Amino acid sequence: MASPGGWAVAAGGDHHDGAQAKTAYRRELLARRAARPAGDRAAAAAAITDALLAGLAGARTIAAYAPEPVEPGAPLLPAALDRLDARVLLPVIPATGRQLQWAVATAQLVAGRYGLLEPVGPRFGPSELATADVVVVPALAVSRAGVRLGRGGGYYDRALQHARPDALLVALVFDDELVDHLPAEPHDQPVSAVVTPSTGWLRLPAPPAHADPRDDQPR
Ligand SMILES: Nc1nc2c(c(=O)[nH]1)N(C=O)[C@@H](CNc1ccc(C(=O)N[C@@H](CCC(=O)O)C(=O)O)cc1)CN2
Ligand SMILES: Nc1ncnc2c1ncn2[C@@H]1O[C@H](COP(=O)(O)OP(=O)(O)OP(=O)(O)O)[C@@H](O)[C@H]1O
Repeated sequence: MASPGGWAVAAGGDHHDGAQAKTAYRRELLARRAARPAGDRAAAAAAITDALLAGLAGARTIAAYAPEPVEPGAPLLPAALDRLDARVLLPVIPATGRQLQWAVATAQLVAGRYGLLEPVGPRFGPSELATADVVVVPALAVSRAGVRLGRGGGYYDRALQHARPDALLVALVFDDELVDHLPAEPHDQPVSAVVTPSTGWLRLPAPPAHADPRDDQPR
């Protein structure tokens, strides 16, 4: 397997050479996202939101995020989640510190820190994430073992410590962002599933085992 960030690939899994390899690979992935043609993004958004929603029927509380224009699922994801009969939480970046707060999704979203869109209603603390059956997690890439590479703020690694052990953690990525290996650090919180435009849902063998609310539903 090619080594996308240029690090040495250990046989059979993710490796623990940490922060430096992550930084280089993030830059590469962000550049690739920026260069993706608008038509590809739109097609991917339709495929990802269709697949995601089909697997979310029955979830009562879903924590998600408002994707930026270059992120997979943009710009359809917030409106698609709004069509579900579920309570949808979106992250709010605090003025200080790296603990995400949460607010119920509203039709109107306003630009918060880093220009990311946030709901306008009351804010809840980090532990509100424990009300979520499903957490849709942003990722720049995900490995087949469930290791997730984020934007590097450490926001989601901290936030996911508040998720219920049985919550389904699902990342949305473009097809070429589901990779065989990613640099991992001990604090990284694995995801239990990934949705890509071409394959739809893929369960990943992420420890600890997360229950899947779709297990009793036809796929
Ligand atoms: N749409 C969306 N919302 C999201 C995330 C995401 O990935 N996508 N996040 C996923 O975690 C959180 C925000 N994470 C972020 C991580 C790094 C930077 C960032 O641009 N950092 C700058 C400057 C750092 C600083 O000023 O301290 C940088 O790295 O250059 C922004 C947001 C919460 N909301
Ligand atoms: N649970 C944690 N407690 C304290 N520090 C943490 C925790 N998780 C991550 N960090 C720190 O946050 C920084 C960014 O971590 P990392 O590179 O894993 O972020 P990421 O997963 O890519 O970002 P994000 O979660 O915002 O998408 C690192 O310096 C890391 O040491």
